Amino acid sequence: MAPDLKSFYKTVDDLAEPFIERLRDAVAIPSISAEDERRADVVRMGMWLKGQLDSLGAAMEARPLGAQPGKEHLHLPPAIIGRYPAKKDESKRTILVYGHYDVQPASLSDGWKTEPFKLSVDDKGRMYGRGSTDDKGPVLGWLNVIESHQKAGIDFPVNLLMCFEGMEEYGSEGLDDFIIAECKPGKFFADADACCISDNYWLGTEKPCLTYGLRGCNYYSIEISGPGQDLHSGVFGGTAQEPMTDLVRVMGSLVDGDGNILIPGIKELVAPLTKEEQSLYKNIAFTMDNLYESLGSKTGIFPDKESTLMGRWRYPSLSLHGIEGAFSAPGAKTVIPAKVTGKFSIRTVPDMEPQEVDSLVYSHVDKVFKSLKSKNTMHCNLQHSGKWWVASPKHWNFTAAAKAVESVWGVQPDLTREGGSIPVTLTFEQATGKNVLLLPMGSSTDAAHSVNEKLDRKNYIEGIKLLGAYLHYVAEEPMKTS
Ligand SMILES: NCC(=O)N[C@@H](Cc1c[nH]cn1)C(=O)O
Ligand SMILES: [Zn+2]
Ligand SMILES: [Zn+2]
Repeated sequence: MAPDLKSFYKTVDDLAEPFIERLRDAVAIPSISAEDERRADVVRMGMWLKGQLDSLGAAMEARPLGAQPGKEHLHLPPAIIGRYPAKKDESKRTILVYGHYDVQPASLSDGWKTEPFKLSVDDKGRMYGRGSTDDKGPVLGWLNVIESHQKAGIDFPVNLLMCFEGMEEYGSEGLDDFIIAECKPGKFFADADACCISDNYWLGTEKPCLTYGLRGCNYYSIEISGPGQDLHSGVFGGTAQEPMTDLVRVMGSLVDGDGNILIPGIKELVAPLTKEEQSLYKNIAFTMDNLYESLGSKTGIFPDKESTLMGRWRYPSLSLHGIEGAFSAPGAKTVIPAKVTGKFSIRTVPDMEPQEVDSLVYSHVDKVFKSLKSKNTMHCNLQHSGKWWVASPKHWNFTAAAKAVESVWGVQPDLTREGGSIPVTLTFEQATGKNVLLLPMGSSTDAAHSVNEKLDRKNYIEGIKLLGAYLHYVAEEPMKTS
């Protein structure tokens, strides 16, 4: 191992407690992008991040992204961009990293064992808190890499360009145009040689991976309204057509219990499975027990690992998320809701074009609603859309990351795709024209988006070493075109 890395790793270990405190401070800011009333907290989180990087000597900027489309009274949180070292070293390679500082909603009443916005570390080193793994831990990983180099007195191996956004969990609103503009010649991200994103997870709890594919996400709402206001079900039940009854029937027509999408034409958009691709799945270190551990149950759809991985990575899925306006509290309120909005999303894969999916969804939902012959009114809308992404893992960017995994974890990483979506990945690839690598820090049991989200102390601390080692190896990798 290079002497620089040895002393870098030791410094990360020495600074573990302050790094956990930094994560505690970040988790304490409830930067929920989906809740309008939390917008000030999202902005506060972005400015906190900028302040931390300012004090590490990075050249940072908070770039406004304008008003939120459809909610013009709200400003989008700023893109926090910067470079470290503050002045570019022309002799070094330039790596662009991305992460997000917003989080999913969370409240104790959802079933959290601890306060979601208070980092709680248990005796097994599990650090619970909203955003711990998605994506505050990995974002802080980059800051901790900078600080460890400074404290260890090691030369920083690359020019680091940073782009941190505050709307990822809401479809990365406003960011695409910004990235495209800043990748133009002479602009902030123009000289990136490769990109790295740490915002996904290992397949299990033991084996690290490098990720070269993501599913896309088309997110829809179906609004059904009828009565002028909510009604007493004893007085009006049996006399009025009920929006909730219509909505449940429309939503029930979208997918079956085994995850089969029932919208005609969707399956036909999916690229056929080749023999070559099929052979990749059997060598991946993943077991059905890994699935059951992260599910917290044995309720998987498929009996075998290959079908399960394909169901997650290379086939589309349709999930029903919830119904706005419906009665959902404990107790037995006898109400007929006047207007209900169902939410569902489709995870898309090659070769599904988002607009083709939209047309199929709209015509299916229209047809089913018409067949109900209801006097209520229905509107189906796309809320946001992000396209799938598949890249080549045979690139020097991935080779460097594989060396970093071996150096830190002592194993060769699996090459994986991912069922989730990071819509800007494709934007970075297309706008920079450079390779994008996904380099996860957390594991399959982290429960991102769920209750009791956590990041294991080991994954955080070794993950900081991994990000730093990657920068060292990527600096040395000969530049090839593949
Ligand atoms: N860690 C990435 C992530 O969680 N991405 C979200 C992105 C998204 C898509 N639509 C709404 N948010 C995901 O759900 O995959
Ligand atoms: Zn994320
Ligand atoms: Zn997320």
